[in-house]
Amino acid sequence: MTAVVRTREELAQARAAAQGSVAVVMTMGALHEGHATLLREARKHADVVLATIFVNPLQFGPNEDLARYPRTFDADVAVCAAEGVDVIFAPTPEVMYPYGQPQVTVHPGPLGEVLEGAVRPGHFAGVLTVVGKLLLLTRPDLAFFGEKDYQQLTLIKAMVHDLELGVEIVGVPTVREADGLALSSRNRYLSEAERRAALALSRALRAGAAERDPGAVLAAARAELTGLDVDYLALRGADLSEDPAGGEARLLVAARLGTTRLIDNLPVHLDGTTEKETA
Ligand SMILES: Nc1ncnc2c1ncn2[C@@H]1O[C@H](COP(=O)(O)OP(=O)(O)OP(=O)(O)O)[C@@H](O)[C@H]1O
Ligand SMILES: CC(C)(CO)[C@@H](O)C(=O)[O-]
Ligand code: BAL
Repeated sequence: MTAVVRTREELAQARAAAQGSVAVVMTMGALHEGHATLLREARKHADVVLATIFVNPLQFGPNEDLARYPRTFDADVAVCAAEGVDVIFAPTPEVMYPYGQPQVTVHPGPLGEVLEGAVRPGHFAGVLTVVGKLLLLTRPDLAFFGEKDYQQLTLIKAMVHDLELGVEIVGVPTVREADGLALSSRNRYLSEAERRAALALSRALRAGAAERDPGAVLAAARAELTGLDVDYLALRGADLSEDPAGGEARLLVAARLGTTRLIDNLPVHLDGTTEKETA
């Protein structure tokens, strides 16, 4: 039986009743198989699974898609129920931000200013602030996040480490459609032609990941992106450090298909070194 709670008081009651280990999966709703996979992982690793559904205004820029972001609450509850979620916390913006725009937010540091952060100024302060608040409100032992938002996952790990928040952050590999497209709530914005064009992102990452030398990785990936409106294609360390040493690195891409912006990334195994970033 999945309970839906909307206020801090209801959440506090549900949290107090939780026995054993607690895992949280934070989402903005419009749930798909990527979210279901996170919920399934959480279910495997904890006695009590809590999901949060909240479209966080603080992480959207003034010209972004906050108003049109898909809201499919009843279907989301059904997904959570099917995955054995115990409690859904679905607050309103007024519950999360009772005093309006918060005066104090979490500063993501230099990693918050590059890649996604360069294109979406203030985005990661908004993400870390709401994730920090939700961690404090839910007090989980474990929290699950997708590798699809790799920079977000890396920054959340850094926040938990630097602020000693005492929760284990677990990354879950990206779930894809059979043709390679990373599942994303924003995929539903795509026209048929845009969806076909969007396949270039995962194709580029696979082409890059087949190489071992940084220059070759980027060249192979870039060749697949011809004609696309690319925000960035970047090769970084697995921790998103600027200098990928030999060994595991990350290849990340973001591009626009019409009015929709998609991101994706894959691990890459390098023989060599040197950071690369191209627009
Ligand atoms: N394809 C996926 N595979 C694994 N995890 C995913 C996938 N898509 C989203 N997630 C994870 O689900 C959590 C909630 O993400 P969110 O609700 O923003 O969904 P989303 O599909 O990423 O939406 P958006 O289109 O807004 O980026 C995040 O930890 C995110 O990384
Ligand atoms: C982590 C998160 C739920 C915070 O709003 C959001 O950024 C997301 O859905 O990835
Ligand atoms: N999936 C990360 C949330 C966002 O794009 O705002």
